[in-house]
Amino acid sequence: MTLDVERVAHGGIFVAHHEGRVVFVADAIPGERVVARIFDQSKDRFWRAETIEVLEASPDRRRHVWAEASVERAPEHRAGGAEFGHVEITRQRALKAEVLVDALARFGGVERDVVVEPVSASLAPDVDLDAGTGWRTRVRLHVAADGSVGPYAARSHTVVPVASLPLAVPALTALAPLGERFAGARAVDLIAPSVGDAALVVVDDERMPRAPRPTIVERVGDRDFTLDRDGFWQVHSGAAATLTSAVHDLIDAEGFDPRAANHDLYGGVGLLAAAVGDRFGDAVRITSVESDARATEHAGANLADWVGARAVTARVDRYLDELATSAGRAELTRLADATIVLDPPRSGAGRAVVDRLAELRPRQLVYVACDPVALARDVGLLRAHGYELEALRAFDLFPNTHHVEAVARLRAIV
Ligand SMILES: C[S@@+](CC[C@H](N)C(=O)[O-])C[C@H]1O[C@@H](n2cnc3c(N)ncnc32)[C@H](O)[C@@H]1O
Repeated sequence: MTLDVERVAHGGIFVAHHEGRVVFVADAIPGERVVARIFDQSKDRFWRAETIEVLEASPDRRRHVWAEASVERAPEHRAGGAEFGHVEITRQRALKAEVLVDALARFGGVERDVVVEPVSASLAPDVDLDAGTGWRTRVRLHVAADGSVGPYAARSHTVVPVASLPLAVPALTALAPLGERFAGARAVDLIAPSVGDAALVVVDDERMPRAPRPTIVERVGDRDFTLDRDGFWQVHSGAAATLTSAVHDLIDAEGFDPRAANHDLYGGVGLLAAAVGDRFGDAVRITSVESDARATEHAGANLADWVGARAVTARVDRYLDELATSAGRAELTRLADATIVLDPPRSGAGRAVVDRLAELRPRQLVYVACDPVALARDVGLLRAHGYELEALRAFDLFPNTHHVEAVARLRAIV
């Protein structure tokens, strides 16, 4: 069917209408007229479609940065993971800003403009800023039944053979075994830490114990972080430094008390706790809370510079429950004076964590979010508890994809 594409929606897709029904269409740009193929009619309220041909192109359409993901290919053979690669980079950022603004209004009840900022060239020297390529330090290639490797096609688990990985950093494009066969394996992981050589890891069966687990080092500014090679780390080569400086920038220094019960929730190996420590000095008291025991172990060592830093293995919801029931009066006061950084997974912190946090009433929250809707929902919940969204920045940590990272500061007002 022919569709007139109206606006961007959450998830890297675009809104059009057909005979009064919403159609979410991929690989388009608002303002375009496209021929699309419906691939999902299972819902009454909306259908899902993929662009087959562009009849009237947006001035912001460009040749896709990844030939194998281009609209010229049949949708089932288009590589996934670069769903904005056909859009000029400044328009990509504008689309991401629209999604964030819209989510904040609809789910957070907040009217606010936001600019999605590119990662500074000085923090990611290998990145081509216009193309948005050369930034991915982690790539997973999947293995097909015949042993060939590649990304999954968009919206499916079909492995697509590719000749290049333009989003990856040069060390990974050099290492990628794109024409090789890995019969019997599940996946091939490519990892390029900022210190030392890139690694290729054949993933056989994740249920098998993999001891001893190799570690790597990531450097941010002049600080080193040790972590498991397969542990969580920010994917864009400039992301860790960008988020460190955003946390420095967004914490309100006047409201920061180094002796309060400051926290880095969902702390990983301590990146953002270290950002707080570096900003406010040796005397900072901060606790990193992380559910993965190996990551916590590394966080403990990575934060050893600060005598007041601790790393705890716990689920954040349970940790806060325990704190709310066991903290004495002095500790509750230190919590009320605290700055709490939180960087939850894509699903966000959620109601249980937000309710507990609001009860403990820390003075300021710095919320790092990789999903605009989850952030907006949590902002809405926090506003209902008397927190105000005071400051917000957003960063293009995933160029050529629809993903965007936001950092928000909220303050307890009543
Ligand atoms: C987005 S990462 C952030 C890590 C860290 N801030 C960084 O930038 O490197 C989220 C982290 O939360 C952890 N996590 C996920 N669910 C959790 C939970 N319920 N409680 C505690 N940690 C959790 C994950 O293991 C992961 O390390």
